[in-house]
Amino acid sequence: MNVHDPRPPGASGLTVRDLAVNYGPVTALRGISLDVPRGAVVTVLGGNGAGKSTLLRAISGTLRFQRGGITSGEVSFDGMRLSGASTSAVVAHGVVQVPEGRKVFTRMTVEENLKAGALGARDRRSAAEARERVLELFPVLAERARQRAGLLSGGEQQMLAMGRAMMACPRVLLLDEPTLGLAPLMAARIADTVREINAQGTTVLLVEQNAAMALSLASHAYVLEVGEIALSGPADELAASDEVRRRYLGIGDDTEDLLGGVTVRRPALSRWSA
Ligand SMILES: Nc1ncnc2c1ncn2[C@@H]1O[C@H](COP(=O)(O)OP(=O)(O)OP(=O)(O)O)[C@@H](O)[C@H]1O
Repeated sequence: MNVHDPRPPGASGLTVRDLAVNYGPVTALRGISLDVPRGAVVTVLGGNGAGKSTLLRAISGTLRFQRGGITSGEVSFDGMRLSGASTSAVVAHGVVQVPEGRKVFTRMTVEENLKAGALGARDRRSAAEARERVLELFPVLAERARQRAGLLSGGEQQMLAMGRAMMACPRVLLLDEPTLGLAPLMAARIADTVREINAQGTTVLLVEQNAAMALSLASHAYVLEVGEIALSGPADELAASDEVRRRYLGIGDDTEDLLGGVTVRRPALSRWSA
């Protein structure tokens, strides 16, 4: 495995080239290049503050809401330049983000949240078709249609946030830590839904701290460390790599040290303590 610059083949899809992002004087990303080929699930892994959300904001055109900006480089989708475009123009090109922390409209009902996601729909018929597809993906949203979104569980809110994004019929779905804070069973359900969404033809860029789950979903992975890409490669190769398993999956670091004659078994590193 070449862990430094193996980009997945194919130029169509989402491409990021030599991207740098600042928040005022703070540089959050530098020299980021990555590819999300059409039809793929690609994951970006990294610990707190590595720059994962910043990358998604740069792609979705939402950096300006956080007083951030692209200082160099470019983002494009199927050859069309997205960097510099407004958030609504990016959505109109089919690139839609589900933000970290769900961010559903808590005082509105489930149904109203979904309607808000369809505001850019071509016409009523395509909005109705999108709604039908979303309710097939997330039957619980049909059961809770009239409930206020703030009363849903964390997992259900995540489903609503994803469902709302799917109402815009995205060609690329940007997912920011969809399993954060969820119990393992719910996280597994979300992972299954991501698989299903992708099987139905939507390209997915998945940002995660749950490296094991993300590597099982993705064909290609990038690891961000302090704003730069530290590793990248096919997801199965990264998952099998000793370095990645030890540093990012917390597996395989059970070596024994002799300290003053006492054998100490070091615990496995926590997932992102590298
Ligand atoms: N609105 C902001 N203003 C200033 N600095 C920011 C802002 N948002 C993020 N940063 C900084 O940019 C860097 C990258 O943050 P970012 O949120 O993208 O990381 P992350 O990998 O998504 O982390 P987490 O998993 O904690 O969300 C961090 O140093 C962070 O402090």
